[in-house]
Amino acid sequence: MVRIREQSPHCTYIVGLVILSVVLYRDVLARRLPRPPGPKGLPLVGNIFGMPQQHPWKAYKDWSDQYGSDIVSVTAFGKCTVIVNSYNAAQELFSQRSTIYSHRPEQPMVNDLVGWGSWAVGQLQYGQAWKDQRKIFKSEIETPEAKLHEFHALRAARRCLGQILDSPHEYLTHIRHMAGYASLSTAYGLDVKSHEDPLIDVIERTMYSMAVAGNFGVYLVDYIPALRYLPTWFPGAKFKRDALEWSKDVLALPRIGYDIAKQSYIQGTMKECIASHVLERIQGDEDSEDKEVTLRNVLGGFYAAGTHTTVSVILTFILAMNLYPDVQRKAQEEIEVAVGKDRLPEFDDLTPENVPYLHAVVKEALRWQPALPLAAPHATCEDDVYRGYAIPKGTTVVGNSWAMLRDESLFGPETDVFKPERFLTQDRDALDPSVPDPEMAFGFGRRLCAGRFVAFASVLISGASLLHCFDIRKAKDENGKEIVPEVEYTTGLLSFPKPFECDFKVRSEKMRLLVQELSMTPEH
Ligand code: HEM
Repeated sequence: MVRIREQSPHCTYIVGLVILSVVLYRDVLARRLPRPPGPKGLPLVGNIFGMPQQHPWKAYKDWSDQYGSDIVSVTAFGKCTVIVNSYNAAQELFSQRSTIYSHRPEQPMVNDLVGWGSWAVGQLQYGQAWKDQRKIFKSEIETPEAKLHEFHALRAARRCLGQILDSPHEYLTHIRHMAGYASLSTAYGLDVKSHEDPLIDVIERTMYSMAVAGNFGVYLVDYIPALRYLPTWFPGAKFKRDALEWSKDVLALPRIGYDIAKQSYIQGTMKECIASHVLERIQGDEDSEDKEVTLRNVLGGFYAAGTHTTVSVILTFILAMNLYPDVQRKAQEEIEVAVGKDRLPEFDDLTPENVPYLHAVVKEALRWQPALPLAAPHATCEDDVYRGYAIPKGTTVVGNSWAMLRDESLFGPETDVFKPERFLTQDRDALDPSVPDPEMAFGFGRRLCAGRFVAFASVLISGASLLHCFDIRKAKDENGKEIVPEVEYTTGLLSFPKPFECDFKVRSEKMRLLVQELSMTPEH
């Protein structure tokens, strides 16, 4: 690497000149060069009326095919959005040029008016506050060695088994509760007892505001930021009144769980969790108050980013088991060999060496129907030129994970079919290292999901526990005919399978007893 200080002044001028020329060259080019291809827009408003409203990831992939380019672009009110449809381009932009592509787009509605941008790591701009938060995620959950979350995920999965045994038709509620419980206990050490807990209630309300206000491009104020200054009483300013209402919960969210947790820390009753680890570490630090604010925001973000995403993937897992009974049977056989018939699965049973097929099933659930088909939008912080196209500063850059996860050159043929075998070697007894991980389901570059190991572990243990105890079968209608669920997903930032009926039949008397005993153990 050139260390400028050790060079002669002459050399320093040359290096400076070269850097300046590169910057100017980029700047000039960025203004002259064409944008990536895309549908033609109208003067001034651009493509605002031609934007796909439903499952836009499919239309973006179609545009990519139509224009023969893996990157395409649209504009609205002069703002450019680039959509990246291939993993290769995603790597080059989000990873190799991460200093330019790690920001978030300005979204005045969700970030400023509703308030998510003031504390939630996923919405923060790339900068010191973001780095401080990611540092905590890194030390606590972002390495494959971090195991804290496994304890909480296991308890959540086991509690869910009892609930499904009691009321199988309410499985959707139970899965939501399981994910919420795992998040709250991993983050704060909290033990949420019922679906109706008031904490869950506040959180669910805030998640609603994220789903509505965070849906990029829906609000005019996201295109014309000056509209944020309209008074709330102004005709047509309903968005401001909604934002004001939602912001009360959003701004309170990081404090609510934290205050309860801090109390239990002071009383010495806090369970081991991220909060207990970090509070222990920062006691006595001069800047411990600032560090507590960072911790508070991390914990709030943990629930916000980690709960509904995990629910979506577990529901996809259940849907796939329902539709592909052969896959289910193979996974059950494999789990039974690893665990035996007399107990429930533990994490130690579920290594990739012991249960490669199950690992392949979880990877396939992440790939087949990604929970965030367009990941989360990034933004550029300076002008750039890529493959001869200008990508100006402030461009929103969207990675089309859905398209990449269906790329047959990466994942083999029939990518619209649920086929875990694609991740296995030819003799089917190990994961194939030459097939990429479906990592794009977790986003890109420096903003890659902080909870990817937690998420994988949660789906693995809950999937293994469900399959070990239950047969997941098609429900029957009043004439006894099997109901085949449609593969239909909601649209929006986060995509869920549309509710489908499903039957959970306990696999043996032994399993029933095991699950019942478990529900009676106070620890669970
Ligand atoms: C299977 C479940 C999950 C999926 C599919 C998922 C997916 C994603 C995606 C696509 C992003 C956006 C990345 C980008 O901007 O390029 C993201 C961000 C994030 N995820 Fe996850 N996630 C899951 C679970 C979790 C969990 C359990 C946590 C718990 C800590 C978590 C924490 C985060 C955080 C903090 C961010 C923001 C990262 C940043 O902006 O720097 N996620 N996730």
